[in-house]
Amino acid sequence: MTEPTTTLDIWNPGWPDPFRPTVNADTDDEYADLVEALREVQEAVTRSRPTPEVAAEVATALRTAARRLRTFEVDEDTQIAGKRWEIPGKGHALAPALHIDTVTDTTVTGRVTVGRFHSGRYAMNGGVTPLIFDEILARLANSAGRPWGRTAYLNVNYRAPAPLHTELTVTAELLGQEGRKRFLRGALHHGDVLVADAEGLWVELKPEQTLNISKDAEGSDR
Ligand SMILES: CCCCCCCCCCCCCC(=O)SCCNC(=O)CCNC(=O)[C@H](O)C(C)(C)COP(=O)(O)OP(=O)(O)OC[C@H]1O[C@@H](n2cnc3c(N)ncnc32)[C@H](O)[C@@H]1OP(=O)(O)O
Repeated sequence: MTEPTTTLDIWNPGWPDPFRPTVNADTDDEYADLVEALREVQEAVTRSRPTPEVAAEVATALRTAARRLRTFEVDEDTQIAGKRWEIPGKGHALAPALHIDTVTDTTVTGRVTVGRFHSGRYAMNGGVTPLIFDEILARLANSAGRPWGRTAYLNVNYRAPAPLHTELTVTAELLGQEGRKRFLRGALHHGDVLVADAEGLWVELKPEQTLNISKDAEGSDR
């Protein structure tokens, strides 16, 4: 049976601004703690070489936790993960937790630290860098009352290995807008060393490009 299609109104002014008023929010609740615990598990699994017995024991414990949470499963519009703008990492454990420090209408600065879970080999994995840039640049592109736009391209230059367990600074800047096109640039620094930079294009969605989520569309919900 075909499930009804949910249409998210991209122009809904009730959606939260992806930055304000959440800079440096001191959020410490149970859900945020759950995601933090998940990050700890990701790091611990990556760093360990357990015996088969311990691996099996931990796998059982993790599956028990997953079963417990499945009792509370909701659809993607209703889930919390990825929507907690005010906490580093937005309540999602995929990307490194990005701490936002300053925001203007056209610039953002922040900090990020990665561990071995996000390591390539003794340095940040090359796939993780675009995750960081996409988060900060997309949030800036879609903030300050600008209607929602999607990433059209994101070009990343890797200038130096990004060290692990070390605070890196991230900056983002809206360079300009031409019609529906917003051009942004980002940089990742370790101290004075430029580790990576990126430039990207976000294209403002047309009214007919409202995000249609067909719940039974292939791959849409799993
Ligand atoms: C509570 C909080 C809720 C949070 C939920 C968040 C949901 C948020 C949901 C929303 C956020 C979701 C965020 C994500 O999903 S981001 C996920 C990754 N991105 C995508 O999935 C985007 C996929 N692509 C598209 O949807 C379309 O291609 C877009 C919309 C980007 C443009 O297709 P559209 O048909 O509209 O545009 P157009 O063809 O008329 O072109 C317009 C202009 O742009 C220029 N151009 C286009 N592409 C490129 C390119 N690659 N290089 C250079 N230029 C390019 C083009 O030449 C033209 O320029 P000009 O000729 O006018 O000068």
